[in-house]
Amino acid sequence: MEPFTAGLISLEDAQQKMLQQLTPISDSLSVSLFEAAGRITAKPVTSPLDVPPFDNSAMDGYALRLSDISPEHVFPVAGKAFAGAPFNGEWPAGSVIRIMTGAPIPAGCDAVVMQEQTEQRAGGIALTAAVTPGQNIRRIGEDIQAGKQVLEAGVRLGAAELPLLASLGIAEVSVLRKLRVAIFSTGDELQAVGQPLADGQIYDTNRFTVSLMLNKLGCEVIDLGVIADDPEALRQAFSEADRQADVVISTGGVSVGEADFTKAMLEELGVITFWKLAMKPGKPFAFGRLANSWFCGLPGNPVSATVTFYQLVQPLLATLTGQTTRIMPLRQRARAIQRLKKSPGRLDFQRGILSRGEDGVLEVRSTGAQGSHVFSSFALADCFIVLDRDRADVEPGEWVEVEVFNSLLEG
Ligand SMILES: Nc1nc2c(c(=O)[nH]1)N[C@H]1C(S)=C(S)[C@@H](COP(=O)(O)OP(=O)(O)OC[C@H]3O[C@@H](n4cnc5c(N)ncnc54)[C@H](O)[C@@H]3O)O[C@H]1N2
Ligand code: MOO
Ligand SMILES: [Mg+2]
Repeated sequence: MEPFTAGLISLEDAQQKMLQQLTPISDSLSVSLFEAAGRITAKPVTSPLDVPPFDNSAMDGYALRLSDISPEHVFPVAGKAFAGAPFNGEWPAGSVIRIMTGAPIPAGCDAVVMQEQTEQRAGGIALTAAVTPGQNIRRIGEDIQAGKQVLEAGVRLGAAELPLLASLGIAEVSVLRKLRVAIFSTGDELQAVGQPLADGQIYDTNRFTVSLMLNKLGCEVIDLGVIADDPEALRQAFSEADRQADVVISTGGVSVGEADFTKAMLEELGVITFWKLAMKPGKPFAFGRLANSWFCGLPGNPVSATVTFYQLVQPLLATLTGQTTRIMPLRQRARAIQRLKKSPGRLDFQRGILSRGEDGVLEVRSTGAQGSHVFSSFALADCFIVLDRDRADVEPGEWVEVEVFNSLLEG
């Protein structure tokens, strides 16, 4: 008898089939730097100026001319230069200018001596260390030259990029329009948080998870709520979502039960690219194209919906926005400190907790029960333990691959 995992496509193949169909959006708009956090650059950004914009001091000390140095010479202090208040006066031969960090270098200055390498004497200061030409001078354009490209197109603007643009005086930046993503949960059993549960009902976890992650990714979320397990209601939801969005994401009803209509709906209203992956959780994930939008059918089990969002929807959204700095999961090796149960057949994403062993190596343990309905396993975890499709149980002490959660799953 064939194992029931035969014929399932690998996550890698699924990602490839999905991503190769996509064309990044190109509509852009100009936004103020104060509203640009999380947005994606629509074109490369070049610097309008040199940084630093003028030669300036790296230290609090004294600006001097090398030709004035001689043994035991005492330098009178002829003036002061502050950041924001340059010295523009007359600078007599043999004297120094008191200078602060960031202050413009006075004309004619060859070096700055930090004040710890000087001594106060009657009538001025004396040097206590050798001086090299150019020391402690930060040169104009040393960091960035005017006209140089500082950011590529397709970069998400965050705490590393926005200050860079601010340092260049760039007040407006050209960014892509936000992706419009329509979402709905499917299931007759689903109740909204804040309402009491009737017999057989559970709370709708998935819409909460999906909208939270979409918001973090800077998408415009169109929330169509909970849709009943009813073909006509689903047909309407699919059409409404397709009219409004670039990407439609549903959860639930994508397996083979008698109230599972997602895959049939995708086939009726669009074209299916693939369905059913050799991954756990997340097997019945479906992907395809509706009339105007891409469609992702996430499995209903909350852990499965979250893992498929992370592994498939995240790269889809990054590709649609042409992101060059795609958040590819970073994998590393860790030592399992306990036995991990695993059946061959599907690539497994177990939830784990990382720590350092006494010998300094990275260790990982399981959060406990790993069922696709056990969401508490996410709240405890900080990584996925990624176990290859064909392998069986992990023995204590074995090395495994882990994927540290990125900011989508962490606070
Ligand atoms: N005969 C088979 N049965 C199932 C298979 C299979 O291969 N053969 N696959 C199983 C796997 S794996 C998964 S994953 C689930 C996927 O099910 P569906 O996508 O059809 O989702 P539902 O049946 O609607 O719900 C499954 C489960 O999750 C709960 N759920 C659904 N939506 C939500 C929500 N928004 N918030 C919280 N919980 C939700 C739902 O109540 C069910 O308990 O199928 C297996 N079955
Ligand atoms: O693939 Mo399902 O997500 O195992 O539970
Ligand atoms: Mg089902």
